[in-house]
Amino acid sequence: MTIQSLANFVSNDSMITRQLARTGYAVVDNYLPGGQITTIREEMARAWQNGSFRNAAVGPGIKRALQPAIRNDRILWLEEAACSSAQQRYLASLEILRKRLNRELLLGLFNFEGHMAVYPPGARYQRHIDQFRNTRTRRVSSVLYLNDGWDMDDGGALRLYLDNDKLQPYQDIYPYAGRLVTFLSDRFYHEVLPARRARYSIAGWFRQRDNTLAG
Ligand SMILES: O=C(O)CCC(=O)C(=O)O
Ligand SMILES: [Fe+2]
Repeated sequence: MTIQSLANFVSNDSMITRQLARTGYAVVDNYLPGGQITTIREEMARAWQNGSFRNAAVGPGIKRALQPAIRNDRILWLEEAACSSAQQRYLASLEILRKRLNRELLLGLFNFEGHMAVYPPGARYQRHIDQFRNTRTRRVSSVLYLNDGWDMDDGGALRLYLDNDKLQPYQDIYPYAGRLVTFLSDRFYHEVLPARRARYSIAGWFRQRDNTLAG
């Protein structure tokens, strides 16, 4: 890591922390160096061609089901042992962020789960909230985008609804390469609008310990 990328990295994390504290969500660009983004995207494209991606399901536990009308992206879960070095470096960056969020915002984040996602042209994920109602372990959602040369005309924005379940106001966040979005998982309804190009991302969740079992 160069001094410059280290400096970027530190200031990105402090920006994320401040924005999360102030508004509950944060958008930062250049979260990772361009080369690392390109490497991960190429790895995803190869995994896609190998048929490693699966249809994404909706809901927790035994209620989990394929509901292509709600979401029709295709995903591949990140398993630390199977990750490339570029992917592991991303997970290492998130680990530093996780510790900072715990230290400064006392969020009690315990671990991270995430998957790569490809939204083929026309695919979408309808309005939803990431924290499941019965297991409240997902605390902070994150999405890293990997799309070079994305244009607003390509569509595919993440539409974040800013006032609970109201349809206004909202903010449209475009999936530009290197952009990282984070938001409190229990606060923000959001959806992924259809795009006219394939849309690459890594979505993940910082989790707190599951205390629902304690009754
Ligand atoms: O890709 C995005 O912008 C958001 C994805 C999402 O909402 C999810 O996977 O839960
Ligand atoms: Fe989501």
